[in-house]
Amino acid sequence: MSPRPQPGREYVLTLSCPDQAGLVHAVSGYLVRNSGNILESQQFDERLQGRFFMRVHFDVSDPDTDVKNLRDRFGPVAEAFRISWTLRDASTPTRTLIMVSKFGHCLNDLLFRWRTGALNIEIPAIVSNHREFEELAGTYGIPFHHIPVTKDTKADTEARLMELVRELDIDLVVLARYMQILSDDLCKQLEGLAINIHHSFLPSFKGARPYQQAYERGVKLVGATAHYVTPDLDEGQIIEQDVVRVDHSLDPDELVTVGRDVEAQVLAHAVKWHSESRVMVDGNRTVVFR
Ligand SMILES: Nc1nc2c(c(=O)[nH]1)N[C@@H](CN(C=O)c1ccc(C(=O)N[C@@H](CCC(=O)O)C(=O)O)cc1)CN2
Repeated sequence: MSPRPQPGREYVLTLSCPDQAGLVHAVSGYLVRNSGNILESQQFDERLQGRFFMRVHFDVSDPDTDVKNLRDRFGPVAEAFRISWTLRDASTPTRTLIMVSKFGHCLNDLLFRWRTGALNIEIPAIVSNHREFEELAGTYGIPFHHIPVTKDTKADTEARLMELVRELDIDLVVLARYMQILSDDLCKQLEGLAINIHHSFLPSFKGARPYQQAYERGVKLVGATAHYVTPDLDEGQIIEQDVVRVDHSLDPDELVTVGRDVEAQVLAHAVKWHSESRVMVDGNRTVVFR
């Protein structure tokens, strides 16, 4: 596990723009002018659309350099090359609200990874439409918000969720087996900021009860997919996937059990990479600088 970045000294710049000569030169020149030293740099040239993607993790030696003047000074470079970009302090934890329903294996896994320092996140709240994991939240000292959902109360539920997102300055919402479909409006408000773990290897077996679907199809692999949440159910940009081998001897309940570990690991990878600004959305796809 790489050492935790130093506050106010390490930054991550992500960018995408029309591909053109001179981009790397422009970025490296900007870094040199700002006492920047590259710690990690990755880039991808998406040739079909002619788009360039880059992620640079760097430190600065000038004590007077901070995120504000770094951002101010990148503005002219961005304008010259029509760059969409983000620049953040690499040490700042991602404020993450986790949502769960009745299956808690992914929540439990994220909490342990957070507590052991494997994820650079903070968890100001856990939200659930059930109370199964209120005690678990309490063991970690994390506020638990029970927000029941019915067809008649869905709008109020989502309004309460957005209140929490704003009040707690949430950067990322994680649906850790939260089994309610979010409205189009809520998806638009959380565009690129909500990650769901779907318990199948998408695009196979979208929607509810994917393990039942897998059993009926007689598959020899089951899997999990972490993706951004969009209005189209389980159609969001895929961030990470993995599979595990199964066979004819497993019934649907046993497939559910076998799938838990791969779901938890796939979601943890997606949360880690998103929190480290390693995931960039490219239309219906993602570029992941792992
Ligand atoms: N707008 C979106 N909402 C959600 C997404 C998404 O991609 N877009 N992912 C789901 C998670 N999910 C599968 O991974 C899923 C959740 C819920 C359902 C479903 O049919 N839910 C029923 C109620 C079920 C219940 O009460 O137990 C419903 O909402 O009517 C299917 C798939 C999370 N949300």
